[in-house]
Amino acid sequence: MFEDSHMDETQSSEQLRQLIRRDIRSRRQTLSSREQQHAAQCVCQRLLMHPQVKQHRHIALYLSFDGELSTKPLIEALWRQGKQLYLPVLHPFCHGHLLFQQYSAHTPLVANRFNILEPKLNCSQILPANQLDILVMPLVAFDQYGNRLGMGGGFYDRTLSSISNNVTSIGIAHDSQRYPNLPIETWDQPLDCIITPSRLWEWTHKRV
Ligand SMILES: Nc1nc2c(c(=O)[nH]1)N(C=O)[C@@H](CNc1ccc(C(=O)N[C@@H](CCC(=O)O)C(=O)O)cc1)CN2
Ligand SMILES: Nc1ncnc2c1ncn2[C@@H]1O[C@H](COP(=O)(O)OP(=O)(O)OP(=O)(O)O)[C@@H](O)[C@H]1O
Repeated sequence: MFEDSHMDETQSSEQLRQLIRRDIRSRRQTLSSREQQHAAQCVCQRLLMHPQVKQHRHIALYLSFDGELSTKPLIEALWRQGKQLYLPVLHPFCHGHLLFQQYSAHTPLVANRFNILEPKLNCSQILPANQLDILVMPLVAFDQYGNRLGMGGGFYDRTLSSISNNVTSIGIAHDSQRYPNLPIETWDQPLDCIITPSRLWEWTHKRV
């Protein structure tokens, strides 16, 4: 009896998370390219003013797809400032894990199995995630507590659970990706900061 109701709860939480993902993914896909560009510029300016970003050099970010907030202006601005940038690469053997590989204007890119561009794997250019200073993350939905719902692969949750407090995790998103009181799971890792075109939120969660 108990097990049945527990199972129902687990299933309905996952179903709700799927519904939220579907709803918010379609919301962000409806933004026009002008709106996308404006949002990307606003978030870029806010992120460049962040003290941790000003101070540190090793920054991971992502290449946008599916209506995600574009990182194009950010990448160009950070390169101009001489920052060392990294992109996620799907781990070739460890299912559900990411590697972070250096990204320069000359890095060859290939489409991964989700059709997202990623650097062609070159082991000499991988940086252990723990040595990143800043991890700028994509997300599908976020809430007022720094909770993040991603695409459903658990990639970034696994990354965050394996790294220490020294890495600052920053989610970037459109304002329309905010969803009040996201249903969270035990493995979800809250973010240190979320930046949208209209504002910045910051929290002090402790990861050990
Ligand atoms: N730009 C970007 N890069 C990223 C992520 C991301 O969210 N955004 N990731 C963040 O983790 C990782 C990739 N994770 C992903 C997980 C699921 C799907 C996806 O499209 N799922 C489909 C099912 C596809 C299939 O199984 O073939 C779906 O949900 O419709 C895409 C990316 C690494 N790189
Ligand atoms: N630290 C972890 N160790 C093992 N499994 C994990 C861990 N974090 C998440 N998972 C598993 O990954 C799966 C997907 O998790 P979840 O739905 O939270 O992904 P997400 O945050 O939406 O995706 P992503 O982080 O890739 O954008 C779940 O089945 C979960 O059990």
